Order: sequence, then structure tokens, then C-alpha cells
Amino acid sequence: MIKLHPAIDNGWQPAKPGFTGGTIVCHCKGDPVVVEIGSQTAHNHACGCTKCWKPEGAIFAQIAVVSRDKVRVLEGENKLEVVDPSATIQRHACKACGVHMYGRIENRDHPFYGLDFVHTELSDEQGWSEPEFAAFVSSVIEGGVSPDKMGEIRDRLNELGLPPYDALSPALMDAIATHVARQNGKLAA
Ligand SMILES: N[C@@H](CCC(=O)N[C@@H](CSCO)C(=O)NCC(=O)O)C(=O)O
Ligand SMILES: [Zn+2]
Ligand SMILES: [Zn+2]
Repeated sequence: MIKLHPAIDNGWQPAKPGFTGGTIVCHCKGDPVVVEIGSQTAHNHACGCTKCWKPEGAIFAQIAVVSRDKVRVLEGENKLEVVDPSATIQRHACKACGVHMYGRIENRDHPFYGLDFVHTELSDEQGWSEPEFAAFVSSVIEGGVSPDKMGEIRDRLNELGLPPYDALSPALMDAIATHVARQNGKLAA
């Protein structure tokens, strides 16, 4: 069976009703970066893009969003740096271990402004929102996966209940397009 991501391959814990968040910790053995996520996350998904952080050997990342005002660095802020300042999502990574702790959108006009991207697999708490779909699936090829594996990958994602899309899910793509249409006057604001 093809392995996609360690927190996905063997199924996952259910989201807990009333879950209020927890902390995520980077991979450093000493003085790790610790970030508080002060609420439940949303839109958790597997992401095949080349920019999202993946654990060693994984083909996909697992990533969710949370309101940026719920994200607070508790320890190790001095170890964080932005991986690619030109990217839409500013991924704040630990300089020592390379783990991305949160991805922030600073462009106020962006449809997802106000949301941070986080990897809840970095938390010991159980009850985070469950993965719902797989995004940017074709992009795994850009990351080095052979194109002839794509059938097997999409079949496995479907089997796991994560519909594969080559961009974001239709609901999120519609939300982005609605935002753009309001900005360009095609839809009433
Ligand atoms: N083929 C490219 C796609 C990269 C991409 O557009 N990634 C998305 C999803 S990241 C989380 O879902 C995105 O919104 N990127 C914005 C950014 O990364 O700043 C590739 O694989 O590199
Ligand atoms: Zn680290
Ligand atoms: Zn991604």
C-alpha cells in the first residue's frame, strides 16, 4: 500500500466536539519552538504542493487553518524564520529542524487573509479537526513522485475518504472566486 502521510495512512482520531485547541511543538530535541493554537482548526487537508512542510518520507503534507489571532508563539520565537518571504503564505519555520510552525497571509486583499496554516500533527492533543480532502495532488510530481504513481495515489486517497483535487476543494475554490468577484465588482460586495 502506498504511504502518503504518517498521520493519514492508518486512519485518524475523530475531532472532539467542543475541542478548544492545544500546542504544537517542532522536532528539536532541546529548546523546541512551541506555538499555542487557541481554538479548533478547520479545512484540514492533505496537501501535495511543494511548499508545505512534510514529515520525512511523506508524499503529502497535512495542513489546516485557524484564525491568526488564535496563534501565539510560546517558546523559541528567535528560532523562527520565514522560508520564502515572496510566497503568499509566509511559512514560519524552525531554523534548526526545518519544521514549519505556522503559515501566515499578510496580504489583506487575499481571500484567506486572517487565517494561518498549521500542522496539527505536531501536537500531542487528540481531537483536532479531521482531514477532509486532498489538495494539489498533481503537484506531488513536482516534488519528485513518478507520474505513473498517480493512479495508485488517487485511488488510495479515495479509499481513505479524502477526495483528490488538483487545486483546493470545490468549496474553497468557490470561496476564493466569490471573494475575487466581489473585489472586481462582478458580484455585490
Ligand atoms: N504546484 C505548486 C502549487 C503551490 C500552491 O499553489 N500551493 C497552495 C496550497 S498550500 C496549502 O493548501 C497555495 O495556496 N500556495 C500559496 C503559497 O504557497 O504561498 C507547487 O507544488 O509548488
Ligand atoms: Zn526545531
Ligand atoms: Zn501546500
